[in-house]
Order: sequence, then C-alpha cells, then structure tokens
Amino acid sequence: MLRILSSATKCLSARHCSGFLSRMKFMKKLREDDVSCAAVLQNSCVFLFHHLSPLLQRTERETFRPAVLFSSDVLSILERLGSDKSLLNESVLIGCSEQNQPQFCLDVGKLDQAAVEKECGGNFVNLKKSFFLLTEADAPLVAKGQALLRWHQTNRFCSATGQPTHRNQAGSQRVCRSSGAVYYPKMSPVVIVLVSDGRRCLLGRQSSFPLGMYSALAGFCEMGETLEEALCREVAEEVSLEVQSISYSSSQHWPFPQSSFMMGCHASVSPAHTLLSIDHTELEDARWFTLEEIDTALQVKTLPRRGDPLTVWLPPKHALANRLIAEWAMRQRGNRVEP
Ligand SMILES: NC(=O)c1ccc[n+]([C@@H]2O[C@H](COP(=O)([O-])OP(=O)(O)OC[C@H]3O[C@@H](n4cnc5c(N)ncnc54)[C@H](O)[C@@H]3O)[C@@H](O)[C@H]2O)c1
Ligand SMILES: [Mg+2]
Repeated sequence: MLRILSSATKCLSARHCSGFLSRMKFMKKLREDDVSCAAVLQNSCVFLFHHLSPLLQRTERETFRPAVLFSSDVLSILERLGSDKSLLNESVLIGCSEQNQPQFCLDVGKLDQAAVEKECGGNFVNLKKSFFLLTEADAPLVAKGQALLRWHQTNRFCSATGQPTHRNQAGSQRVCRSSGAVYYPKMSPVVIVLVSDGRRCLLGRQSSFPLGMYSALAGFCEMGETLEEALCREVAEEVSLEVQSISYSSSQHWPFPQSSFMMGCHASVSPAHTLLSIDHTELEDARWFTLEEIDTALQVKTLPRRGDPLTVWLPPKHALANRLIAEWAMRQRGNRVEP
C-alpha cells in the first residue's frame, strides 16, 4: 500500500515561491509555460479521481480527507497496474498549497477502480457525497478539480469546426488548431439571496431537496442581466415579491449539478408587502421564518428520515446559503432589544 500524504507534509517546491504574491505568479507561469508546468508536475501533489469521483481516505478520527499522492507514487501505481505512464501528463493544475506545493488532479477512469483503491488505501466516492464528508477547507479544492476534469472531458471538440481541441499542460484552456478558437473553463453565474422583512427571513424548498431542508432563494442569471436584475427577477418569479434594497455578502464556486458561480446577497422587502404567491413549478414551498425558528433549525444535526416528525433543517456550512442565514441570524440577535 502506498503512503497517502496530506498536502502539508512535504514541501518540494518551496524554492520556487514564498508568500501569496509569489505563489500567484508561480501559478500564472505554470498556466502559461507548458515546459515549466510539465517539469513541476513530476514533483507535485496529485488528487486522483475515477470517472469524476474523488479518492477519499478515512482519517484516524473517522473523518475523511482527499487522498493526496505524489507524482512519483502515481507513476509507480500506473506501472504496477500496467498502464501507460504518460497518463500522468493528463493531470490538471488546481492550485498551490500555502506550503508552496503545486497541486494537480488526474482522472484514472481508464484503470480498474478497485485496483487503484487497493493500491492507495482509499475509496472513490461520488462528489455529492464526498463534498459533505470533507471539511469546509478541503471540499472546495476537490470540487474545483472535479469541475476542471469534467470540463476537459466534455470540451474535446471545437463547437465551430467540430475538430479536436488541444489542452495546454496546466489544463487552463483548450485550443482548436484549425480555427484558433481558445476555450476556457466556464461557470454559470447564479444569484442566491436571503430576503428579509426586517423581522423574519424567507426560505424555500424544491421538491428535489432532501426532506425538511429549506434554503435561500437562488436562480441562474440570464444573458445580459446584472446581478441585481437577476436577483429581483428571481424573487419576483419564485414568490411574487418586490425587493427594495440589496447588499452583497460573499460568493462561492458550487459544483452541483455543474459549475456555478454563486453570488450571495441579502435583500429586504417592505413589511407591508410580505404575502407570498409561490410558483409551484419552481418551489414546493416557501415560508417566512422567525429568528427563533432559524435558531432551532441551525441546531438540527441529524437529518430526518422518512416517517420522522417534520423537522426543518438548513444547508450545511459548506453552502453559501448557510452563511447568509447565519449572517442574518447574527444581525437579528444584535438588533433584538431585550425587554
Ligand atoms: N450553495 C448554496 O448554498 C446553494 C443554495 C441553493 C441553490 N444552489 C444552487 O443554485 C443553482 C440555481 O438554483 P435554482 O435551481 O433554484 O435555479 P433557477 O431558479 O434558475 O431554476 C433552475 C432552472 O433554471 C433553468 N436554467 C437557466 N439557466 C440555466 C443554467 N445555466 N444551468 C442550468 N439551468 C438553467 C433550468 O430550466 C433549471 O431547471 C442550483 O444549481 C443549486 O444547486 C446553491
Ligand atoms: Mg430557484
């Protein structure tokens, strides 16, 4: 069995960079210079995927972390499993750790899954499950890796000429040599908004959500829209409310169902106009929640099962919706005047 290393344990490329600025410059160079990137790949961390499912390893504390191998370990596995070692060159650059360790991801879907799992002492777990098994720190990097690998797998041909596209070594772009068209990985912009009437906040659920889960309203931005226009349209479409003011909170990359760029906002509506008219083609339910109800929902740790009494619970901390709700709750607690 091979050793699986946390990305913090070795620092092979410290001489290349130190601190945030030099790390960013180093990454830029790797994206632009195929020769440097190929050389660095020989001495890097690699996150393995199998048909887009990341390789996870159980820790001593019965939690999970992404299994991180060194390129030399990956080459040994490829050799032992009788695969062409050039497969390593299909790795895609995803980052550089604070310890200055370049990080790549590689899909070994061509190899036997069980054989790789045995070699590595881990399991390939589909992204939806693994995203929530991982810590808030590890999940985004794994999601980014999967998103990039998926993009490469689904953009192998030029949409103008039908000719094959060719990736650069870092995997940050693909080029059609026939037309010269350059393709970059894409995300769909999505607005997510926590609407408040000053006293309560508005949450909704789609029928596809797990039982009892309510979240902030969200929707894809349409071509040509500003963030603010998309937000007002989505709230109008889904619950027939007119938003009065908007403030930006924060953003996140969201891998489900495919790469979205989520932009999180707070918005207010007039307390005199809070009557909901729900578009049931989009939402199964939407309701106003008091601070007490939100506090209770934030406490729910074990998810309800079918047959259990209906308990409202909220998206986990990995989701921007959770942050918006927590921000709102904190602000409400601060505003509350004790009798
Ligand atoms: N991270 C979070 O906290 C969080 C919380 C809620 C929702 N989300 C995500 O936000 C996204 C959007 O939310 P929604 O489902 O309510 O959106 P939505 O209200 O826009 O409705 C989805 C529908 O929009 C259409 N659509 C338009 N442009 C699309 C595009 N580029 N890609 C896919 N469908 C498109 C499709 O018909 C789709 O069925 C979802 O992917 C969801 O996973 C994330
Ligand atoms: Mg929606």
